[in-house]
Amino acid sequence: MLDQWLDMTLNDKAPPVYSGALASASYRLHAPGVLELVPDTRATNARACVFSAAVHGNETAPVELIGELLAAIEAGTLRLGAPLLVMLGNIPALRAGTRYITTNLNRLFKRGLDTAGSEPDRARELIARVDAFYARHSALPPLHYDLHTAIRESLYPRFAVVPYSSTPTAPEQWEWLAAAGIQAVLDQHCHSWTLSHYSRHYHGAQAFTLELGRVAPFGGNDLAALGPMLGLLKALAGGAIPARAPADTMDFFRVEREVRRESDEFCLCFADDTPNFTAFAPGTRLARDARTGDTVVDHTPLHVVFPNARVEIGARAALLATAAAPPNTKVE
Ligand SMILES: O=C(O)CCC(=O)N[C@@H](CCC(=O)O)C(=O)O
Ligand SMILES: [Zn+2]
Repeated sequence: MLDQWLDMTLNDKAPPVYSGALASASYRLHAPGVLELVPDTRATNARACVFSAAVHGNETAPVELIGELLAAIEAGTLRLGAPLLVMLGNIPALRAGTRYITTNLNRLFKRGLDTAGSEPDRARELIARVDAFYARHSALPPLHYDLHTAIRESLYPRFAVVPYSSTPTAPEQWEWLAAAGIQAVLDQHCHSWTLSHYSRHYHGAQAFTLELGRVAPFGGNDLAALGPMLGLLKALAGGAIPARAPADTMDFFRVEREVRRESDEFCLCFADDTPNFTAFAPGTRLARDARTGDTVVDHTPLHVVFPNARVEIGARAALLATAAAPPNTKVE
């Protein structure tokens, strides 16, 4: 199943219907790169789990990780205990090994999106599949981990981005993520219309973007470092209670501002290889834009995350965050 699914997905050979049975589950391909697995027997603690990867086509470690998860289910070494929707987001970009083809898919997940184009079409497709999946399993708590890797090095190689939403994070998530090797948490301050934001905003899912290291080609990823994360994915797919670790093993940050590129004449005022979460002192100029002027650190040191001067005009070029206190992590 797995080899076929990846081959069909990467080589655009999806048949009209692709479904079947495994040792502990049945599976069905709903669309290219969108595979649902339903357990023969649902575990007591099951959640409706969405695991997505390749929303950016050059981020291959999460694809390899999900491949290992599916291989364990197919081999029968992992019994599926929860309904699972696995999605490979941007298949043309995955084939090309690029972040996206014409526009960043991970800013398009907003209901009512009416932009034309292949990536907006894919966003509408994935939105419909997520909606249908959570509707089919509406009796279960929704969960969505959207797996990414970062363009540059990070002072924290593995970190979670918490989408801005009225849905609070359940305290147990912090302990699961800490045990899964997540080192930092970045709390978003505004709607980002990312895929994880979609599931949290519209479905109240426990949803995060999980950054799992640095962008690398297939075969160039350090999957050993992602062993604990694979353990979390397997536990959730099995409907088991994941391992826990103290949440305060992670550092917490809150986004205060974002820098947007508003003109052709835009630059960041620090080296391209500056790692994510690098702190800059008050008074430091971080960016220059011909239309909006300078971005300068005001009274509190700011940590820069996802700096990228080569984004589309009007797009986010960096997040500026402050260190934050850990949230209430007492698990009732
Ligand atoms: O390394 C970078 O500059 C971007 C890595 C990446 O794709 N990150 C996600 C974060 C999504 C979020 O803010 O939740 C993205 O930029 O889409
Ligand atoms: Zn990404």
